[in-house]
Amino acid sequence: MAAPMEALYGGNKEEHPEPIKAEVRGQLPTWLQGILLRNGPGMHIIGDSKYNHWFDGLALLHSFTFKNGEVYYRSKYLRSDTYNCNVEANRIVVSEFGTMAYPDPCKNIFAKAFCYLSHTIPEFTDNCLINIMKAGDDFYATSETNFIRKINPQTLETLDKVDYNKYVAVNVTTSHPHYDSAGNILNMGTSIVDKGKTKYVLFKIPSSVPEQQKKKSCFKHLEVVCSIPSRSLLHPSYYHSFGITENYIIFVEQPFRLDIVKMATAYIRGVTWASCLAFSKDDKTWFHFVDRKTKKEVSTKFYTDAMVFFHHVNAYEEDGHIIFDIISYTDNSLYDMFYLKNLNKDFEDNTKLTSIPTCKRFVVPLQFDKDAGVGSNLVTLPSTATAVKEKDGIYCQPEILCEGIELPRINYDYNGKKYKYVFATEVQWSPVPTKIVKFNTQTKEMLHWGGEDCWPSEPIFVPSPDAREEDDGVVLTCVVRTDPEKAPFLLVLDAKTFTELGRATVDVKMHLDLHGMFIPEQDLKTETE
Ligand SMILES: CC1=C(/C=C/C(C)=C/C=C/C(C)=C/C=O)C(C)(C)CCC1
Ligand SMILES: [Fe+2]
Repeated sequence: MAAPMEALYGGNKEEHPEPIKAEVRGQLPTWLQGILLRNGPGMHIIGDSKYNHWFDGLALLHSFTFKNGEVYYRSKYLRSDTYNCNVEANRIVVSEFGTMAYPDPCKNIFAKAFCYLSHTIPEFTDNCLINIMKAGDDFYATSETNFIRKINPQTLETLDKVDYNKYVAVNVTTSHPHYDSAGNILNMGTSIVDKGKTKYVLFKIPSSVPEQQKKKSCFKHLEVVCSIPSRSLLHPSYYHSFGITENYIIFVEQPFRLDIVKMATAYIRGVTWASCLAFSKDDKTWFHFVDRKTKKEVSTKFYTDAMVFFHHVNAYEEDGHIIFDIISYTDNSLYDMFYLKNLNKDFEDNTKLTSIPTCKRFVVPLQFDKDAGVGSNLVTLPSTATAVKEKDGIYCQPEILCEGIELPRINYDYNGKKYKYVFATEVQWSPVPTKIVKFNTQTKEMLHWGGEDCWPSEPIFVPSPDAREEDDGVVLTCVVRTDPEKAPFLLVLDAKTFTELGRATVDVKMHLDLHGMFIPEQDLKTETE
């Protein structure tokens, strides 16, 4: 187990911008035409300098293009300002999540202040390494700062740099936006100490703009849906995703928070952004529900115990309740686990998670008997989840759906609706996925796929064109190998049976990535446009 971890997490990966034809084995469905586009960190060493954390690595985009039964692989580093400055200086000159850097050579771009508290904070990075977002006909690489980068999904070229802050006052955002049925984006960001207030801002980016304004970007038409005041001016919650149902937006304010005073002084103290995050295990976690039509927050106070979570799985409404599923932890050990010094040869000892990822279902009654007595459980659905009336609000406790899964995906046609299936990676006491799973939230059945020396990525569900059931389609995952004799491959599973339909093998050193999306052929602009 020693060397393999370094092969997975350490070491710079080479880019392959020219398409490489993969060797296809098995039978890929003929309807599977388009591009699987994924993002993740690929370079952790620049000159003599090294990043401290896996999430700091320079964004390496990669894609599998499915065309008439053939599969082509490409990869290319995002040419962010961060990438260009670092490469030019031949050292790390831009700060990332777990690495603070001092940027003399790139003063022009990265010396701007972001916050009223201090003028010593360098501008945030545009190393968008986490996810891919679709905005209208365009695609963007995203992270959690105010910057996103437009990319060409076919060539993986880097295009415009978009600063959310020009359109909405947010300093950090999520890399997990939602899309409504018309393709409009819903996302959230935090506005830190702006006009004396810190708030969570929900905003909408339209998928299309009026014909006469076609030249203007959809960001110019960004609309603030509503904002939720932070419980604390200087300690807003950190969040990695949020949930939606047909009528509500779900925001969970967890006691895993950013410390703004620490952030404002981080640069002069020489500490990292990561050190400005803290978990208060004795505090509560607050739920916020915003009515998507009236844009008003439900006034009842709902809360649960302290927790740390990153990913919402899905959410829906049933009989006056909001039901939402998340993957949560009892502490913040997950982010600590990804320090590269822990992902080395002593990996087995250093990376035991002290809290196992747990898929929890909260069942929150929105309509309930207002005269119910203190202590009574207001949940009227068949679930072990409870919502107990207390003097100061409603205290919710979840039903445990399962343990040991992360990077959850669903059939997005069921987003916000009652659903059955979660596709995810399986992680036990270490953060490295060894299997992918299909989990039935109703029967609790779990199907697995795994193989020797196979390290699969987040599984993505692609519905078949004639899909009638939730799991009619395929599941795609990139499988990285540590054995240099074995080549990585793109795996295609039948989503119903979770068995292999085929695989496309490419002889490259593939990086472990984070998130991505499948772009059906019809969503790609034709070359002539
Ligand atoms: C640079 C930077 C940030 C970066 C956060 C990152 C890069 C988070 C990655 C999270 C992942 C990959 C989670 C997976 O579950 C913050 C803290 C938002 C704020 C300060 C500046
Ligand atoms: Fe994520």
